[in-house]
Amino acid sequence: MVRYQDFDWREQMKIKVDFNHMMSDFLGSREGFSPEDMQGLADRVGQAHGSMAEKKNNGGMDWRRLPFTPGHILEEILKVAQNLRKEFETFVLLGIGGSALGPLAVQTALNHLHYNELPREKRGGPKIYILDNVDPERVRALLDVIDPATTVFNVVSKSGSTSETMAQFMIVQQWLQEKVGNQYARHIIATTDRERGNLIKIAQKEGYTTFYVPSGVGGRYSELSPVGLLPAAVAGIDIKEMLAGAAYMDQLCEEGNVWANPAYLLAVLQYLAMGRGKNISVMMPYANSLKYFADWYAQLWAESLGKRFNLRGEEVFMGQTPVKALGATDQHSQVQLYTEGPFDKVVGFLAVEEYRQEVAIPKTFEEIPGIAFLGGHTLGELIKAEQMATEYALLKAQRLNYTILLPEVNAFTVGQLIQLLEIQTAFLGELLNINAFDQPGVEEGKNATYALLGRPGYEEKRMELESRPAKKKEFII
Ligand SMILES: O=P(O)(O)OC[C@H]1O[C@H](O)[C@H](O)[C@@H](O)[C@@H]1O
Repeated sequence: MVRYQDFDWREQMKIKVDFNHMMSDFLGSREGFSPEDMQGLADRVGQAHGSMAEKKNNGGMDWRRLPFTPGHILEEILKVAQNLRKEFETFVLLGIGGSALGPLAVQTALNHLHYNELPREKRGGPKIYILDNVDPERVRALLDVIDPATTVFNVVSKSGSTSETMAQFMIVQQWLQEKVGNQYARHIIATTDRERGNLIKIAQKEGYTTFYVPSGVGGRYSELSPVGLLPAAVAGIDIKEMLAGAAYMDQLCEEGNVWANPAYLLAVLQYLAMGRGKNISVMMPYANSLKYFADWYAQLWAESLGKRFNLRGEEVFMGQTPVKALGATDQHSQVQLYTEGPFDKVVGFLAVEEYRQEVAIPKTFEEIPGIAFLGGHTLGELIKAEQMATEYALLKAQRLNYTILLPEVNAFTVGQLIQLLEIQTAFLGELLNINAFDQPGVEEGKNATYALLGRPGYEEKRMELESRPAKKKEFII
C-alpha cells in the first residue's frame, strides 16, 4: 500500500509541530521567544541552509538520500527478508549505538507491542531480538532460549570493528559452528561498510550474505539504510512506506523559510533555548510504541551536538543533555522536576492523534465518584487528556515545551519522524557551527578498553592507564 502518490492521504498523515508553548505569546518574554527573536537569526539561518544544501548535493549528508534508495537495493532487501521470514524462527540483531537503536525504535513502533509472544502465524515471521550489550548475563540468557538450528544473526557494524559487536559475533560464530556444523554461514548476515573494517573481510571470506551501509552515512543517521531496513522487513514492516514518509518529510524540509520547515523551526527554537541556558532536552512520547524513539533520539542529539571546540582562543563546551521519558508513566516520576525544578529544560512531547487500538473503561463502581468519572471514557481519551494536562501544567509553570503530533503511528509517519529529527539535528549543528557527524569524545573510552584488553598497538595507552592515580581506599565505603 504505497500511497506516496496520494496527495490527500499524505496531507492527512502529515506530522505536525505545535510550538505554541515555545513562544512569548504564551510564556511571556522571559521564557518564550518572539518572531523577532527568530528573525534576528535570519543571516545565520540563511548560511546554515546554504551549507545544508551544499552538503546534501556534494556528499556531506548522504543520509538524506536514504529515503530515495534505489529500487534494486530495496528489492534485494525484501527478497532476503522474505526468505528469512520463511526459513527462521528467530532473528537476532547484534549491534550497538546507531546499529541497534533505530531498529529497536522502529520494531517497537510498528509491530505488536508483545510481538515475540504472539503465535508464529500471527507474527508471520521470526521472533526479533536486538542484542545491544555485552553484559554476559544478557548474552547467556538469550543463547539459553534460542534454537541455533532456526536462528539467524544479523551482525551490524558500520565500522566493522566495534568491540562489543565483534565480541558478540565471535561468540555466536563459534556457538553456531558447534551447534549446526559447517552450515553455520547460512545463519549469519553482515551489514557493514563496503570497504572499511574487519567485518567486511570476514564476511567475504566466510561467504555471508552482506548488506552495505553507504560510506557517507554515520551510524546514528543509518536507520533508513540496510541497517534498519533489513530487520524491519524481516519483521513484516512496510519499508517502502517508511521510506515514502521520510521522502515526504525530506521534501518539506528543503524549504529555506523557517516558518514552513518543521525541522528548521525546531532547530531554531532549540538554538534560542540553548542561548538562554536550557541545556536539557527531554523527549517524552505519550505512546509505548514510541518509547524507544526517545532512546534513538538521545544518541542522535548527544553525539551530534555534544562538542568541544575552540572559539577565538577559548574552549567552548556545547550540547544539550537528552533525557528520555514516557507519558503517562513518567508523569508519576519526572514531571514534578519539570514543573518546579530549574528552568534548564525544553520538553518535547510525541503525541498521537489516533491510537491503533482502543480500550473502553467500563461504567462500574458508580457509587464511588472518585473513580466513577473514568467510566464511559476510553484509555485513548485518558492518555490524550493526560498529555494535554501535562502540557498545560508546564505552560502554567512557564516551562518551554513543544509537541510533535503524529496523526497515527504507522510506517509513513515513523519515516517522517526519523527524517524530521535527523534534519533538525543536522541543521542545529550548522547553526551552532559544529560538526554534527563525528563523535571524537567516545574515542578515549574505546582506546582505553582496547588497551586494557591487550589490543596490539595500544601498549602506550596501557602504560598511560597504569600510571593513572590509584584510587584511595578511604573514598570507597
Ligand atoms: O556501527 P558501529 O560502527 O559498530 O558503531 C556503533 C556505535 O559505536 C560508537 O562508539 C559510536 O559512538 C556510535 O556513533 C556508533 O553508532
